[in-house]
Amino acid sequence: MIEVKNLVKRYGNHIAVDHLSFTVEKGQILGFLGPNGAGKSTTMNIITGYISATEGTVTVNGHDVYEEPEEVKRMIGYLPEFPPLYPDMTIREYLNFVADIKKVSKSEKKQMVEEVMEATMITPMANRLIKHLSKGYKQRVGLAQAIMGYPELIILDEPTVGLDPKQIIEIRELIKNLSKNHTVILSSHIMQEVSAVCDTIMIIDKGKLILQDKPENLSARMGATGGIRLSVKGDKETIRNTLGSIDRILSIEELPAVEEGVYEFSISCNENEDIREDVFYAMCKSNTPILEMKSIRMSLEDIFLKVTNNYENSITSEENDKMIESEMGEAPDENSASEAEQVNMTEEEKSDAGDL
Ligand SMILES: Nc1ncnc2c1ncn2[C@@H]1O[C@H](COP(=O)(O)OP(=O)(O)OP(=O)(O)O)[C@@H](O)[C@H]1O
Repeated sequence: MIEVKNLVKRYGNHIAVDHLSFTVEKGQILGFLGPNGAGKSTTMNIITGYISATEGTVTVNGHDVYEEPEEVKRMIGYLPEFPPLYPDMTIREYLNFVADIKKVSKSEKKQMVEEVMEATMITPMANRLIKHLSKGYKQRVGLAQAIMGYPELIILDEPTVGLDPKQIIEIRELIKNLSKNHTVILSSHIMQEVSAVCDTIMIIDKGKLILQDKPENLSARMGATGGIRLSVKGDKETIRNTLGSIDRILSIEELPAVEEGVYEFSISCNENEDIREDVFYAMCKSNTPILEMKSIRMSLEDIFLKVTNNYENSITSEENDKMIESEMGEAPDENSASEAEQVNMTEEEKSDAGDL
């Protein structure tokens, strides 16, 4: 559906997108993950035709973004990081306006506005002024304008930034539902977010593609951490001595015991080394049965930090000077007050709010 080839965006000497190539298949939810300044918004802005690339091509369903911009824009619904909302319009007025801009036919418009509001769960607030909505509801209106006209491809730039945890869960559910009928690309710098929502994750850093895979494969692809967790029955000293005799073990940490006579250990070895069989046979020999043993795998968060740090370590100091400070994790916005806390409502709005 989307093919991005050798995309480059330069701002003066600074390279924001660095020879990026990837494809997105129809019906996929692709998570575009990277620290602040990685080049996510720039790439999305290029795909949507909002800004031009310095080099490279982007095609959507075979149509080139630059050669056939109208055709491509018709296929894309875009929720930018800061959705362009009109605060003095009600939700219904605004969505009617968006439908007109997107050239939704008169015969379809009324029903589509209602459907889109249903899909984003904003129908009860339809007659409320946008300026009186909480951040979470504004984001839903942004999502509603993106899906208006039912474009094949929906692009969402940091769709949950500034939302409280409840709103985040709701927006994620909405996004998952979108994939039933749309291809979705969403950007985030939160690993948990993309792994919860997306079926493919693409990690970029300093404008370069670092890794692309399914969330469940990423962990396996990066290998185990080189550690196992072990639960063994027997004499503690015997177990410790036996573990100590295994060559490839680097460290042994005793964990709090959960059962009388059963001891838990966290054992580390070199990355990508599998010591499970060595441990198994050693424990058999010492007559201290293993009750449980499992590899400690990297979390997606660990993988993200690992791949972006590795890349960071490989760049030159000159490039490093140009680096943007990475800031992982973002606190919810204070602005995310509940609807009940909204003030200055019109009578009609108050009645709408009461329906919730
Ligand atoms: N108009 C511009 N002029 C100069 N530099 C820019 C411009 N827009 C973006 N950049 C730079 O390009 C790089 C990529 O920015 P971009 O906004 O695409 O990153 P991002 O991954 O979306 O980050 P964030 O998560 O903070 O939104 C950054 O170093 C940024 O400072």
